[in-house]
Amino acid sequence: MDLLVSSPQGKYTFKQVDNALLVTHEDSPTCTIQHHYVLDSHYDDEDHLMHVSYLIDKLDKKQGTSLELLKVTGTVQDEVQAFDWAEKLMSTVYEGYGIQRSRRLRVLVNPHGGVRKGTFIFSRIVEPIFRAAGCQLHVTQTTHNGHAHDIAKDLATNYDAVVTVSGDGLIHEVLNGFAEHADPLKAFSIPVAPIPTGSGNGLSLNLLGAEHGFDVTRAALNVIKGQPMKVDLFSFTQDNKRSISFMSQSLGLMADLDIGTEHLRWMGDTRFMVGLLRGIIQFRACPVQLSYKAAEMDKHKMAERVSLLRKNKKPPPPTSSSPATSESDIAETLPPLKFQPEDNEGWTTFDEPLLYVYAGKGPFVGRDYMAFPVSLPDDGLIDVMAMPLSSRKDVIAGMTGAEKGESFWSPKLQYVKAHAYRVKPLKPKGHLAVDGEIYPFKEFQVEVHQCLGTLLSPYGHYAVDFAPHPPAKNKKSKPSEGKKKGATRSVSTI
Ligand SMILES: Nc1ncnc2c1ncn2[C@@H]1O[C@H](COP(=O)(O)OP(=O)(O)OP(=O)(O)O)[C@@H](O)[C@H]1O
Repeated sequence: MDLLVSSPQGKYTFKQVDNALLVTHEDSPTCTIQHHYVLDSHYDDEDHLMHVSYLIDKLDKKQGTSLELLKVTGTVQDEVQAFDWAEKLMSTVYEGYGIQRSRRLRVLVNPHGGVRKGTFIFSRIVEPIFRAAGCQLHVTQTTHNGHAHDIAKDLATNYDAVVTVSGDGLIHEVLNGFAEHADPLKAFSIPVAPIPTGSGNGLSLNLLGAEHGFDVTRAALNVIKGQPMKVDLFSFTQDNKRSISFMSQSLGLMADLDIGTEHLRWMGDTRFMVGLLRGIIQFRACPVQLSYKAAEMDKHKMAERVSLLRKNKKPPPPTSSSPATSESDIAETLPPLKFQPEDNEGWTTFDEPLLYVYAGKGPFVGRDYMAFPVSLPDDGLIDVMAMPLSSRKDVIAGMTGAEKGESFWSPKLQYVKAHAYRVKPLKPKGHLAVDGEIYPFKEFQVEVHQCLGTLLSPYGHYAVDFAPHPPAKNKKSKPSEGKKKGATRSVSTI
């Protein structure tokens, strides 16, 4: 059934076909809009006009966006037919894919994040897309550090998503607010979705991929059409205080390049590259002892498993994105900690002097660095890497191909999938960053809570492309062989 709309811009014919909406303007060739990109169609009884909104591919290099919002508004001949036509399209593009329309969004905009364009980007690019899709918005500009935490702590649980217009710092705050919520499990079931306006935007890169990870139009579409995806979260315990971490903990060079470059925010994510170069020049030891409860230490097995899973992984079955909100639900508490600081059975201690320790979840930690290419969202494990203090040449060689995850294969790099790990500083001074935020350089322990968190994802898995074999240059030195040799030299089991 075709629908003819007469708008001030000319006549449009809309046709619904199997997986798309065909749009023909009287002066232009037919354009195919896949269902995923259709945001809204409705006939408005009050203005007696038909409204159709969708996103089309259009590169805007200045804004770094690849989609443009198009809205067609005009008159139709048969109002009843238009109403039915619009409803059919909406139920196909939303309910047909298990997606709730008109999502209720709690939006937190950090005007201070990244190069401080969050407010502008939200009002000019993102908000019009949300409004076109009929989303219900409750927007707050964060005014200070901790503001997002306080909002999340007392959040009503009937939102379909919390949207952070920011970098990873605000997401860290939201998840820690959820941990202090009166009903933490219900709070953690509200999906979090980032609009990337920070400097690093690691989570957005992992959800949308390297090409689109900094594209706020793709991120806005994910908020509207993404499916809830369960992810593991970490408990980070220090001084008997427990915090939530969702992305990474870094020490030594990897923390210096984040914390030590705060004053270079104006550079965007280039600041991390400057930090890396400075760290390699300084080449300072990271004075810590690292211990972990390993689940897998063979890099080849990790890579094979992740490649198999990513090949076979289908998008999640359609589920409602609405969290359960029954009044009679009993508030449940956070999962208890499984590992105590004094637990030693089955733990391994890494004895060699280190340049850095980097642990986390989600392949990308920055646009140019896929640090954890074999990370899976819900395997119940944390990927931990330790770089021994070898030579600058080794470290530089190990960083080649970092944007494609090739540094994973560096024979010097120790890479472990662990249930938990702990770090003890051997000297009083050093840097520790948790999800990019500064934490005291003191002893801590991290363990994993499988599937505690919820995100929105277009794919139902991380959007990464990682070859499951070492690049040709590394093939000669099989990491598993290197690891065995290194194991007798540098690792002792308690
Ligand atoms: N109005 C504000 N003024 C100052 N700081 C703020 C304000 N609102 C939030 N913040 C703080 O800004 C910090 C950084 O936020 P955010 O993660 O958005 O940006 P970023 O650090 O540039 O990004 P990334 O973490 O991806 O590098 C957070 O710790 C947050 O608490």
